[in-house]
Amino acid sequence: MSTRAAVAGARLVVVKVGSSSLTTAEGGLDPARLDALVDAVAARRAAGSQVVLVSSGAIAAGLAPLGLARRPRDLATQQAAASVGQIALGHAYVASFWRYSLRVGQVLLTADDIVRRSHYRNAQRTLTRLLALGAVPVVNENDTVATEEIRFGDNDRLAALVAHLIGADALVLLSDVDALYDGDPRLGAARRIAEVADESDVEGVRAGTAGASGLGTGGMASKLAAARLAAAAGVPVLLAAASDAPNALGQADVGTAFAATGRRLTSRRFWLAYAADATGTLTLDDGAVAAVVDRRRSLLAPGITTVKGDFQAGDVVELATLTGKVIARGITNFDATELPALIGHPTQPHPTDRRREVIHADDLVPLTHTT
Ligand SMILES: Nc1ncnc2c1ncn2[C@@H]1O[C@H](COP(=O)(O)OP(=O)(O)O)[C@@H](O)[C@H]1O
Ligand SMILES: N[C@@H](CCC(=O)OP(=O)(O)O)C(=O)O
Repeated sequence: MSTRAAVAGARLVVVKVGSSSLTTAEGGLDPARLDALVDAVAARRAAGSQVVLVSSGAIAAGLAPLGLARRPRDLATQQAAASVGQIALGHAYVASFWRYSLRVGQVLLTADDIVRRSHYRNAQRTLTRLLALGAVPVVNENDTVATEEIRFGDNDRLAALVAHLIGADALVLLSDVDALYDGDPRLGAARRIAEVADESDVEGVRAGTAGASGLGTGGMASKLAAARLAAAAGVPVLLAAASDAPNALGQADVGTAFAATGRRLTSRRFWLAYAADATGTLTLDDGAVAAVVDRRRSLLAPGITTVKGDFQAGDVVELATLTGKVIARGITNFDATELPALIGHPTQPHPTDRRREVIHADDLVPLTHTT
């Protein structure tokens, strides 16, 4: 099945829309564009799919009501704008979906809700139940409490994480640009990339980190990263213009389609690979890298050359090659303070602990296919 057919036929779709597609240049909500998006989502629902909407726009929607001329730089004013804007956004969605007798459920997530496994499962349960009850979940980052250190930063990544979290069959990223180009189309002639089958199709693509509107955050770079993440985890992605939402959510040949490049991971392994916060890094020698990545073995202490970070048994750590490339993540069975005495050369006499797995194969996810 083609990627476009997979997206068009997806039973459960996550649709992400950016700030610039919902707001006016003056910094308020644009009801006409919001209604047009809701029309397209409702049509997809009517065609038999379930939809989770990941909507940006809280900060942008709060600017005009607070008399702010542009997106503030400081966190406290961004949080205040989001606080005012999120209510306006939620209210607008409730009214707009009501035209189709559809109920809306607001879900505001912090990075912590994804990083901690218990919170992750909780978010999973709530979203699944909302869908079972026939509501349209509208997800955003909980900007009023997110601080610079812990925030997702951009909703593209949040959407990719949510897509896997709820077991979506497709992710649709709607933006103010109609596709991925080989360079920023604002800067001159650029070629549309219609299909991304693998990394070779995006080699040499220059993806900017800031959008034209000054309202969004990540630019095309964050969309590309999110599309790669979702595709690597088995979720096909379509990137298209929000103004073309009916076609993007329908059958038309628009935008850029990213084929799933990896297999769908179990929820636990996905969390371990992409969502959990790593608190340390173990550097491995070449033999250990081959063992854990190619032969999918457990990691033993003799293959570790250095230990960085302050972690406890049960924490998530990154595994890196001697050149510093992160090639896997896993849950360690040892505290950081225990390891230095155990790591090192395999020919030395072993205390029992040296043969105990530092990370069991079941708790270890190689990342080579995503880089
Ligand atoms: N290679 C590229 N292909 C397409 N658009 C690009 C590229 N590089 C940079 N861009 C810019 O990225 C912008 C989209 O990012 P952004 O405004 O942050 O979106 P959103 O608000 O929808 O999240 C477009 O307006 C486009 O000008
Ligand atoms: N959570 C923020 C969204 C961050 C953001 O700007 O995202 P995007 O417009 O998708 O680049 C908000 O609602 O304003």
